[in-house]
Amino acid sequence: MDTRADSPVGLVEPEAGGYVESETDYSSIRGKMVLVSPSADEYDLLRKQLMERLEAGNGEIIYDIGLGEDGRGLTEEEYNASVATLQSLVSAERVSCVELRRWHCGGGGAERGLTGQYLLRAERPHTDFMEIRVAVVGNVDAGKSTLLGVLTHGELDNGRGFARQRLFRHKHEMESGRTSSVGNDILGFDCMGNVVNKPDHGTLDWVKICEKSSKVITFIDLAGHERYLKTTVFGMTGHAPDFGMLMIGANAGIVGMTKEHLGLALALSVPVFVVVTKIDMCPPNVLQDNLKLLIRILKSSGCRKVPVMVKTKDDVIVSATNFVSQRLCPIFLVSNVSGENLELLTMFLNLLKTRMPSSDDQPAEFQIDDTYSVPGVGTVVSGTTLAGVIRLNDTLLLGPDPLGRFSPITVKSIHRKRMQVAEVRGGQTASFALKKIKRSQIRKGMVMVSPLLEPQACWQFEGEILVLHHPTTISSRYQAMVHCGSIRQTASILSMSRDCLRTGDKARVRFRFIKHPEYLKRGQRMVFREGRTKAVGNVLRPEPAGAAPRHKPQQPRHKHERRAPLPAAPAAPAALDSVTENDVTTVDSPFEVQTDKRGASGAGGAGGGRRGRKRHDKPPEPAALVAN
Ligand SMILES: Nc1nc2c(ncn2[C@@H]2O[C@H](COP(=O)(O)OP(=O)(O)OP(=O)(O)O)[C@@H](O)[C@H]2O)c(=O)[nH]1
Repeated sequence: MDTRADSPVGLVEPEAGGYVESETDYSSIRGKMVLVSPSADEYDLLRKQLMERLEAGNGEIIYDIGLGEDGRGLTEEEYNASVATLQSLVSAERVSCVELRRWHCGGGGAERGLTGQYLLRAERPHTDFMEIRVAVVGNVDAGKSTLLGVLTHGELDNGRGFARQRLFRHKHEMESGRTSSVGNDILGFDCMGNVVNKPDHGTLDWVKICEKSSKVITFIDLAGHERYLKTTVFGMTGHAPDFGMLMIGANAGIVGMTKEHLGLALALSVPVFVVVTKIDMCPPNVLQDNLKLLIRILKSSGCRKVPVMVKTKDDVIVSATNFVSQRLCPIFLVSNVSGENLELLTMFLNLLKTRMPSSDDQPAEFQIDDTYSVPGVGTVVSGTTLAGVIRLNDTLLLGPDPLGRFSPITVKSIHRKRMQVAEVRGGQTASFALKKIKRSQIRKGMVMVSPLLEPQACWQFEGEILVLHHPTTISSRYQAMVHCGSIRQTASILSMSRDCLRTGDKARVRFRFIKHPEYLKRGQRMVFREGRTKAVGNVLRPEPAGAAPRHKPQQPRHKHERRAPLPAAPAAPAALDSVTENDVTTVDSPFEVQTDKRGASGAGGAGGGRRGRKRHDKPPEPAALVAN
């Protein structure tokens, strides 16, 4: 029996916790044991409901069998009959059906009680696959590159950097053993959930992987060292990850950038799961102490997570099906050397689902996170399709250029994970070869959008921010880096709803970019940071180019010029002046704000935050998060 048939009439449940509207009335199969021996009408309804759920679930659902009318499960005979019906339903639809687990739910007496869960995955044409992006973060030496090497190449590590060698992209990375750039690695699963990565003499053929895959996990391997934090923040904002995988070395525990990375994922509302590596070499008492601290941090008021230790396949299924809720935080304990528990992590990855809603009917939007000049091809841009469908030979508007203009551009060819395709849709990353444009005319942070959107660039925008940490006080004219999608540009504060901001303060703030106008949208998440100063928030109101200054501000040539006052900023609108703290909608930040004694003592004063501080003189204090 399909327990999801309990969904309200006219609604279909694609996944735990969410319903989509349906025109069909499923009340006749609701709560009944129809899977055991359905009539012809019931069979048709079941098939229709299944297809609707699959469509709503992006081609994949977990199907429950056996809770029965009374929630007491099924006899073995009933259960087998139900599975046979399910298999007959899917076989006609090119959908694969894999048993995830079956168990006795108890309470049904000796002969009742069998229930089970099945993964149903629609087969896709070989040029199409579901795409999930996982940002891999964690302190240096946590084993990030090693784990990715082991997962994607299927060969264990030797504990001395063997597995990570294949992933390094630069000579200096090989020499230092440190990741410095944003790297991508892929792990493909076929429709039965088997890993399809088959390295050939140590190298992976991405096209072959994608052709064989129904689902491809793209790992965005981000640098662990503090020096590369800017790159890590860009990876988290610009590459639109569905999930964050926070890596922690079992013996080192929560050190260095761990809390910073966790806080970043939380600030950007990216659900996080934790992978503790090196359990093969960690004394049990050290592991226990580190886990205790981890759990305390996750449960703290700054995080408000529900940590779940994943030890069995059942734990994997429960955590994967409830993971979208963002509150759950599965924790895996693995070894890249012995391979312990890696099968649980792989199973979990196979069950992850994209968080981006399907948006085929919306105008196309693509954010550029990198540009290339490819010999024989020309200018190529890579990035993420945020909405709509982009097809070969489509003409989109590319911009904004330094003057805030958007120009028509034609898509010459499209690649997904190095595989040539004819179209890409919302939630998918891609590279486009573009006609008649030089690479120098394009920069990260630009977009390509449908002309229907009539895009406008803005020099200025209003946002609401929560200051997570600042050593003194922030006031007008303070400058820091705005990260928003793939935009990464210094902006200056024009005006605020309060005189000055300290750690923990929320405010409405008007910003102005210092170099060029950008394309922003209401509601986008943003991070505003400079050294140890961190603020998170949302874009409330982009101010389109009409509000731009008549003369484009010159980019300062020297650092001291950047700190000099900007040309007089336009006065804040009256409405903004009258906004009080209470008017500010809560910035839904999971951070626990750090209190800073210097700030509390009132040192610094207006705009004093940046002055007299070296940028990399001292590692920042670990964390915006403080354990309870
Ligand atoms: N014993 C043992 N060693 C491991 C394990 N995982 C990684 N290592 C070793 O730990 C060292 C650091 O691993 P990396 O993968 O380079 O760490 P990273 O987090 O990618 O570091 P950055 O790229 O600098 O951010 C390497 O020498 C690995 O061989 C593990 O599970 N067990």
